[in-house]
Amino acid sequence: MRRAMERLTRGVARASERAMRGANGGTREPVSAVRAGAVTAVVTGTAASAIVAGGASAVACAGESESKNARAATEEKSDGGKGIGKGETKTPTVVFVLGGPGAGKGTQCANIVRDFAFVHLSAGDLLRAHMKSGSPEGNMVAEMIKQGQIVPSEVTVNLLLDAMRASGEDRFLIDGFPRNKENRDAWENTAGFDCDFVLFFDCPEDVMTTRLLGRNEGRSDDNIETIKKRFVTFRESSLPVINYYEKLNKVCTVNSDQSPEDVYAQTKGFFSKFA
Ligand SMILES: Nc1ncnc2c1ncn2[C@@H]1O[C@H](COP(=O)(O)OP(=O)(O)OP(=O)(O)O)[C@@H](O)[C@H]1O
Ligand SMILES: Nc1ccn([C@H]2C[C@H](O)[C@@H](COP(=O)(O)O)O2)c(=O)n1
Repeated sequence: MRRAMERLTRGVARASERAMRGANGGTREPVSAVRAGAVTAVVTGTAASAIVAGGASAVACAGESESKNARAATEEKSDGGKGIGKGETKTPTVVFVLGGPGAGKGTQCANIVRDFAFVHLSAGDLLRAHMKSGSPEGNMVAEMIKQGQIVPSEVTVNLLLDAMRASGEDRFLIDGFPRNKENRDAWENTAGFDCDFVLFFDCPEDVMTTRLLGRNEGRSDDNIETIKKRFVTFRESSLPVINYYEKLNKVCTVNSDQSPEDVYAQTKGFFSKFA
């Protein structure tokens, strides 16, 4: 286990270095927007699942300790392989981690990495590293993040795939991606394989707002104006992606309006086959 952790740490360090040098930038967008055209309502006190796929029953595997999809993810790949590195033939295992801003994605990914052999790649972190490059593209990314918008997909997908290759590993938690249909299409077209499942942290907006305002990490988007925009972006652009995966029965939902420990107790059930 220690060796695995060392490998992961080395992989992530290489990935971060590469992102800092990287050529592309990305934007991100804000979280909760009601889907299907209702741009307005801020769903204070309402968990996103209530507006995903038209109702609360849309959850594919919440309540199960291990989903059909999580199980499938652990099985030997039988698709002939679509590796991400040169000469690689094994299709990596990818879990997309989604949820509104402040839902606790990063917090729970750290727990999963501690207990299971996954590399955590946060699209937002990669974009923030890229924005520090000071390049014109990095500056564009910085502005988009401040406005709560989603960065052009090519930028984000390239950063993610570069980081995956640089890690040398084959199991990834991809946090904060895909944020919209364009992200998803770009992933499919560029990576050529889909995620194994989507881990969705569902949390009411008022709870997420309180968390973001208390995060205190100096992020340019953790202010009330940008938070509101991020929620709109989430509702309008990201929830439809979750709906898409719901229809494929690939979404594992966790209620993240609980203590971090209770959230993780539910989360880790979806990873038991990776132990
Ligand atoms: N279950 C929880 N209960 C209370 N606070 C939490 C919980 N989970 C995370 N937090 C805190 O809320 C803040 C946001 O958490 P985190 O950064 O993990 O969210 P996120 O979904 O990754 O956010 P973003 O999408 O904006 O990057 C952090 O300060 C974190 O410590
Ligand atoms: N796929 C993505 C992910 C993130 N961004 C931008 C827009 C977000 O508001 C910002 C911060 O992301 P977070 O750390 O909250 O996940 O990064 C994007 O454009 N595309």
